[in-house]
Amino acid sequence: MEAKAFCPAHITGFFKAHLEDPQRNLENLGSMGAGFSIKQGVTTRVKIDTKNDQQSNFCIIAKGYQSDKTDVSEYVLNEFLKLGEFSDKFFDIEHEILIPVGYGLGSSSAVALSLSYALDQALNTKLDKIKIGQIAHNAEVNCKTGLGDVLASYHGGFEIRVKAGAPGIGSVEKIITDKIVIMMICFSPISTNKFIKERLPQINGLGGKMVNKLLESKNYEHFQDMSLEFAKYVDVMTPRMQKLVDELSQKDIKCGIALFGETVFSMIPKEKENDVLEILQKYPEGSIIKSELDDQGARVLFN
Ligand SMILES: Nc1ncnc2c1ncn2[C@@H]1O[C@H](COP(=O)(O)OP(=O)(O)OP(=O)(O)O)[C@@H](O)[C@H]1O
Ligand SMILES: CC(C)(CO)[C@@H](O)C(=O)[O-]
Repeated sequence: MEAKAFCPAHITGFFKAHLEDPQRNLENLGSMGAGFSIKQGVTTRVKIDTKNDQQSNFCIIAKGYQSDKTDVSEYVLNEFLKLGEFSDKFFDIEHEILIPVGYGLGSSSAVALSLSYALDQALNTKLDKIKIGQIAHNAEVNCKTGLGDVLASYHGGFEIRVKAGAPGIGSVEKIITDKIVIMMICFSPISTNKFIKERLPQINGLGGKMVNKLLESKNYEHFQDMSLEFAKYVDVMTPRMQKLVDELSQKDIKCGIALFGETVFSMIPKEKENDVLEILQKYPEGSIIKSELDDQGARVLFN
């Protein structure tokens, strides 16, 4: 039994955290906000064999970018193990992570959601898509690696998260854009886990207002302006990011900040791609990623 699934990386430009729920249901927690899913992401392959004399019943490896922990994947696997009698099975899990980990590209949610889809397929558990999404969302929220990324990458595209929560509870409105290119530069990681644990309570005013403003304009340039304002408000803007933002703005190029990473992104019409690239290339210490929107969202791959 073998299966493969893909989940796009997701970038949040601003958000409002929802961490209170009287019933303490993880599905009801999450965030409102806005962001977009891109073509690159995580592909997860699951192979299920009979367990022999291995000590553990699973192994998790990453190809491509590496991560320091595997707690998100383990949470997802454990939820599936509760669904049946699988004690004689060995789970061989391989994440192919083609986006850097910890830079605000939602790698942890892409790991969780691609694994959830792949396990459902490989085990033939035939869960509702919403349930598959909820398992991944709960893993993220429980491990404090994200709040709204699973909901967003479940739907794909350029989205406004108008209601917080897991798929089935939270909801998104997609913004239709002309064909755009997304250029990004990743300088250094910021731990979302640390941010959620230590800083979140101080920052909860602006994100909700921005959601309402974006619902009116539905404009990606406006989105980027608000993302910059939000990054300053939550105090993640480094001098290096500010310098780049200023340089882009001198050339009339809009950009935003990926939360949470020292990562600047620019959503632009194709004609401006080379102008942006020229500026980004002045920063050889950063990794440049070129992408486009992924409109489909997470999915099983059948090849
Ligand atoms: N199987 C896994 N693969 C990758 N990361 C994992 C995995 N399981 C847990 N993680 C945790 O997720 C962390 C990365 O999450 P973090 O939220 O900091 O960055 P991100 O998901 O890339 O971006 P974002 O800031 O958008 O959430 C890793 O440092 C690691 O601790
Ligand atoms: C908290 C967060 C910014 C981390 O990527 C994201 O999960 C979100 O928008 O909720």
